[in-house]
Amino acid sequence: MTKYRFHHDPLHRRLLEQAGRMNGPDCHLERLVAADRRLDAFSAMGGGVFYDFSRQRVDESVMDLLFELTEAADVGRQFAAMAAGEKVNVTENRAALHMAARSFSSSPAMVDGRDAKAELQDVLEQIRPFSKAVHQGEITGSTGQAFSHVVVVGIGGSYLGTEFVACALEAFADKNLSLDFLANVDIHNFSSVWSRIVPEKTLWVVISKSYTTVETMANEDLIRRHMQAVGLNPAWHMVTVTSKGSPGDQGTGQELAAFHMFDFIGGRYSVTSAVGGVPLSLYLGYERFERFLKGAEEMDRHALEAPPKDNLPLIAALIGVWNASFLGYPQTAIVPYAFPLRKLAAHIQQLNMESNGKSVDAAGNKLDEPAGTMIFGEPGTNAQHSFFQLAHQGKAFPIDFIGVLNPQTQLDEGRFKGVGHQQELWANLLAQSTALAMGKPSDDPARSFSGNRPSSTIVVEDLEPESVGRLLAFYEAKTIFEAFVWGINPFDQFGVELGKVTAGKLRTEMAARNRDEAHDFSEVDPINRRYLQMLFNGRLD
Ligand SMILES: O=P(O)(O)OC[C@H]1O[C@H](O)[C@H](O)[C@@H](O)[C@@H]1O
Repeated sequence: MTKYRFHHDPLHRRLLEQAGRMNGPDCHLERLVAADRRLDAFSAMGGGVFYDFSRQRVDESVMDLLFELTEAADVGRQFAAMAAGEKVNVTENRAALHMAARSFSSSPAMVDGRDAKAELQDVLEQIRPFSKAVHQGEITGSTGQAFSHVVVVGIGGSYLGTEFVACALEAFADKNLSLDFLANVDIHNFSSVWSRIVPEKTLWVVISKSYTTVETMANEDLIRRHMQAVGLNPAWHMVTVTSKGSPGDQGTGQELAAFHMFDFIGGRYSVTSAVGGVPLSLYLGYERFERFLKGAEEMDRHALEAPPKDNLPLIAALIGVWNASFLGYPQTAIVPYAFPLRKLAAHIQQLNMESNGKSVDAAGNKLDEPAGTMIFGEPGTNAQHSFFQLAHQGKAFPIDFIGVLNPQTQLDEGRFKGVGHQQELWANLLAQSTALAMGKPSDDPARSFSGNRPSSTIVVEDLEPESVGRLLAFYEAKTIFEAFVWGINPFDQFGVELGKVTAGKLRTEMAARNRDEAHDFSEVDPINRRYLQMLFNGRLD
């Protein structure tokens, strides 16, 4: 491990000085974007994606220092070490080999004397025939009827990535299978799903790396009860995806099939493993899932091989760190001008915030200021009619705009005001990034726009499975590069534990009351005692 410490590196101070300079009127974005060849100098193409950071509040001097920072932090070597199977997740002594899940090269990825790639490949070889057999009606539920509904039962990293990809590629779902998600322990989630499915024709895909996550285990239990209550054998309607050695490993004999995930892939990086592989192959067909993997592999290769100044996810990460730690923007929005990408922000929210929301570096030193960025987002143009007032005139935040050149659908777009829908969408995308950067003065303060509000524009040619894979891998690599610049470990998530332990104590109290009506919560702190009383009484008073 290097001795690098983000806040203590001399480059940190120099970058803070640059941030002070960039806050001056000479460096307003209106001026920066007027420079000759601004777009050429502040954009890059690679891995099948175009990345434009010409409307970010950077100039050559800032970028030069940021690239120097990547050298000080040894970012390239760390990324290569990760790809080679080194245990970069130092707090848990684990490798981070999500890229091996979509690597089609013949080279092995060794970890603890095992070839991770071969193990991942074996699982793909299992998914391919399984999904085909379901499509062909060879594998059926307990009454012999073909499956028509698939429900993913999982939460966090065992859910969000799959939901993002399934939405993005919904237009390709031609296997006569609907896809639903049961993530929340909230009974409304179950009742909503249960009301949409036909139990005899439903396949539940229970996904949990640990196979201990309470929400998922509680939902699995509920599914078994409800299936039995309608006279069905749940074992014929369930498959599992879990890690080797988990309590659900090898199944319990209570499911149709069991697929493995591995401790060398973190949950939020797992959509290209069996976590996404099983449900997406059922929903879209294995071949499309593989095309999605190939797109991700293309971006991985770019992230690994492109020199820093051409490396899209690395540049995006530097911009992310610059905005968060030097210009002081605590949040960023992801606004895809593409309805199919409507769940991208929700996925990247977990991917990035769970990875980089840290207060100590990888060596355990406390950071002078916590790392990470708050992420939110909605598709455009919808976002324009919700939070863009604040984007233009309230507290500023950087935005990732995402544009798609060719829509998935060939439907007649008509002509409204002389343009088709796709052109109208693009007019808005370009208008927003322009208006945010340029602003507009007015004598009326209420109608004045200060401008100087930064954004990037990310463009893909289409929304074929490969492009969705490229986008996913772009954000994964960006997240990891950011972490390496901050010097933190993006692969652990101890921050989610305290809430779980606290919930466990309250659960114990509730269970005690369920057993004994006289249990009075006297051991619980007064605030929570009051809430528990309200809950058990079902009344506010
Ligand atoms: O896949 P599981 O073990 O059920 O975990 C599901 C999720 O819950 C955890 O609390 C973590 O916050 C997530 O990173 C994880 O993806």
